Amino acid sequence: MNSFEWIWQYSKKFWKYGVIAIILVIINAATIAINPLLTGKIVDEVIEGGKENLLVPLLLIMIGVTFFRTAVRYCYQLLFERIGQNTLFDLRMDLYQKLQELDFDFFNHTRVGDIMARMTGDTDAIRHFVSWVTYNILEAILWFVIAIIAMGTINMKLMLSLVAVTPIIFILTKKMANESQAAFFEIRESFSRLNSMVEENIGGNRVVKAFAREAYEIEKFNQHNDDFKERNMGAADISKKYLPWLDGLAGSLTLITLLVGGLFVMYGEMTLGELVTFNGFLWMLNMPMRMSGWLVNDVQRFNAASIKIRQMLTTTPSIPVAQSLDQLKIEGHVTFKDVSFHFSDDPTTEVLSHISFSAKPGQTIGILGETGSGKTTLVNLIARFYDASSGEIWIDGKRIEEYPVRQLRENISMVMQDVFLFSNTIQDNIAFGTPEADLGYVSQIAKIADAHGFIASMPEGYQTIVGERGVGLSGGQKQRISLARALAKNPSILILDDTTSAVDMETESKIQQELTKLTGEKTTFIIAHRISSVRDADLILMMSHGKIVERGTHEELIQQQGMYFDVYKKQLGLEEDELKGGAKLG
Ligand SMILES: Nc1ncnc2c1ncn2[C@@H]1O[C@H](COP(=O)(O)OP(=O)(O)OP(=O)(O)O)[C@@H](O)[C@H]1O
Repeated sequence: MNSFEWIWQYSKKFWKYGVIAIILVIINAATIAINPLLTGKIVDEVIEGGKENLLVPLLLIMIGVTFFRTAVRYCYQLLFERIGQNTLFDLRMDLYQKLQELDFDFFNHTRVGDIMARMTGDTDAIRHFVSWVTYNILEAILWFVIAIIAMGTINMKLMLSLVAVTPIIFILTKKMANESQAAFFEIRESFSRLNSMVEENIGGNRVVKAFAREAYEIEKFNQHNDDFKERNMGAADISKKYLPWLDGLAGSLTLITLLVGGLFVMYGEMTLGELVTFNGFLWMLNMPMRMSGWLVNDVQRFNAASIKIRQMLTTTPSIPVAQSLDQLKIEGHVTFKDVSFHFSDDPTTEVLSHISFSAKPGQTIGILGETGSGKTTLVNLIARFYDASSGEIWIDGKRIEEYPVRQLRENISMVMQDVFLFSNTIQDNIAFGTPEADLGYVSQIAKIADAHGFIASMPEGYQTIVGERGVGLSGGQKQRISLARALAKNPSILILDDTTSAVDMETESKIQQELTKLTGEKTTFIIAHRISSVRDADLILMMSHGKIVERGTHEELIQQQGMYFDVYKKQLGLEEDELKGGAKLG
């Protein structure tokens, strides 16, 4: 499918507006011939024929025709704009829906700036094409055809001498289109890089300031800015090469008309009035020739934008998000059977290696291990953010792949390591997964997450609007709101990824006490670096380099005197001999 067929799929819904608009374009084009004809009549009959009484009526008709044509043009411009805006509306909707469908894999490999470029600049190029370029092409073709017919009727030989230059124009526009195609792709890519750079700079503005790297960032921006300018200049150079020729050829028509037409008048081949009328049609031939270069550029810009948008729309997520309206309640049995995992872009590095364990509803599984050992990746597999490369994951006696992804995730709540809050009220942030929750429920949950105290002390309480990503809150406050958000959903499987790392030990212990009241029937996974966060877990998995190297309860692991015991020792700040008989102390 080419770009035109593709956009037609979106615009054809509005075909009724399209038909009216095209009829209006035709009416407008058809009436275009009236004024030049009347001008010729004025010359022949009023000036040369002496019928002065005809002058005023003819001028009035010409003014009336001008008004009429302006009104008609205004109407079809509005209609084309409406088609363009409606097309854009549907397209943006499809893009946004696609964004919701795409998985971690896509976002790992696509820059935010690139996505933003598609959602804004590219969609606008599409709107410009539908709303403006289409009717300009239509007008150009109609004017050209009408001009040829009208001029041919007045004097065939003179018309043919003008039309002789059109094959050259056709060849030039075709060459220009071919050359500019690549240039517009490059502009589009450069714009995307510029966008990504700015987006990253804004997102990381605090880091830039903290490291006083403003000058470096400006330099980096300059390079991207310069690249974008150069690529635009490249496209402009192509235009500069062809547009003067196209303009020159269009201008040559006037010369040919005056020269050949003048001779024809002198030799009685045509009247002066006919020559004036003929000359009046000349701009209708000129204009499409002059416009052709610009229209070619617009079409190429549209083509580049449409290819980028279609690439995104046709991306299929590796984990399909099948829609299912059925409610599903998972109990929370989780079993990993010899699961290994590697990221798609690095098949040689096993991030998880032969993981096997089982968890029952009501149990808490603690996951500990050095940084980068695969803890987050392991829990990401439970929510099916990625699929295991080998082995099987079973939930409630069914393979995880058998559940529709959204249904599965409705039963899982995750507090992610990198807390993200929406720029919305605290109440709405907590109730993100449960929009029906009222303030009473939200505050009850916030109490469990030890967030109620600081929220209530804010002047606007639960109605306080937090900034983008939770700006205005401390790290620990954000973590507690994010914990409340996860708890509000009342999931069967609760995953806490380093959830209390930014709160003090006392707050952590308070949260843990409250949590035990709530997690009765849930399967809870707690990823932590502190022993205190997992010591009461039913099963603790100690991870290293993607493998489970130790497993058991706190007491069992202390007895083993292995890696877990070492961490315990360090965190307690005790000497080894003091810890002899660690199980007793544990
Ligand atoms: N999107 C990704 N693409 C490629 N490799 C990744 C990706 N995300 C993580 N990794 C790698 O996978 C390994 C495990 O990462 P993971 O986030 O699971 O570790 P972790 O144990 O949770 O670490 P931490 O305690 O620091 O949060 C790391 O070596 C990391 O570099």
